[in-house]
Amino acid sequence: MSETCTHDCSSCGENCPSRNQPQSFLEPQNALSHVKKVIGVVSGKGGVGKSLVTSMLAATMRRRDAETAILDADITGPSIPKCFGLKERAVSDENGLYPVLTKTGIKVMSVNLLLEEETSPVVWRGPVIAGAIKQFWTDVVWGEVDYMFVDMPPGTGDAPLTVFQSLPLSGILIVTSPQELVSMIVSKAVEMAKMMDVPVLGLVENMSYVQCPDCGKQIPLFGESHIDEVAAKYALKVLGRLPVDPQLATLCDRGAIELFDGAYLDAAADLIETLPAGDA
Ligand SMILES: Nc1ncnc2c1ncn2[C@@H]1O[C@H](COP(=O)(O)OP(=O)(O)OP(=O)(O)O)[C@@H](O)[C@H]1O
Repeated sequence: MSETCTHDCSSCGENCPSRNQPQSFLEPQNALSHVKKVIGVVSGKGGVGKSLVTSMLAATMRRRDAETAILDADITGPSIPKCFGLKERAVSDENGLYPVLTKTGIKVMSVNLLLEEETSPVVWRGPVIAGAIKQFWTDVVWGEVDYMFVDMPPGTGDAPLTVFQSLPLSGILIVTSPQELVSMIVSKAVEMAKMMDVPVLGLVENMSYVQCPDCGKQIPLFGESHIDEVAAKYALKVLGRLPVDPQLATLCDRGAIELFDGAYLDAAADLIETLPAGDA
């Protein structure tokens, strides 16, 4: 016998559809957007290079001629516009808010593209931050996008939860660095992704080593990496290792990250290409 949900869980029966079907919090995208794959880039804490990896991944997909976008969900610490040297403000019309294009044509939306002064702090409470993240998905006219990378807020709090619940993530990449408590950080991210039913695509280790400019030897600046053991423990792939490279920091500072040299993230890009397109 079918029953109508009264939304009073204390009185309704076992067969109530709300009890049988988990509630979806997915938000609809803008009517003028067609985003095929959404990849979250997460880290356990700030400063490990999550934004750098997000920017380099997007640049890698763009070099492969894909329509690429970055949704900067790190509302209180937005660094994406700076890495790409974006200075202009985003504009809007009756259809919604338009992303700003980088030099090679990556579409970017970030809170820093909306502030009058990019140095102004964003002092917002959790629900306002969550609202901004959702609006970057629902109100932005993304158009045709093959790959959208979401620079996730660090950790497992309210803001990353909003991304997991509201956006149709195809998978997440976990960025770590050797000086962190890698096992614990990966374990938390893996558990969170499992709870939210989102696949973990693999790990990227940033600041893995320094390469000697004379002999090419790789020196583990922060001690021996444990990324392979951790990856094996959670049956994950290591999809990239980035050196500490002053050139990368300089490119970020100059807003020219699209010019980076090297194929550090090709394995991650290859895997992302094989993901099925979502029904977003
Ligand atoms: N492999 C690297 N080599 C040189 N500089 C790096 C490297 N990785 C990151 N950096 C520099 O470290 C700083 C922090 O990086 P980034 O902003 O990507 O970190 P994050 O994890 O996104 O931090 P937050 O969450 O606080 O924004 C930046 O100035 C960046 O240029």
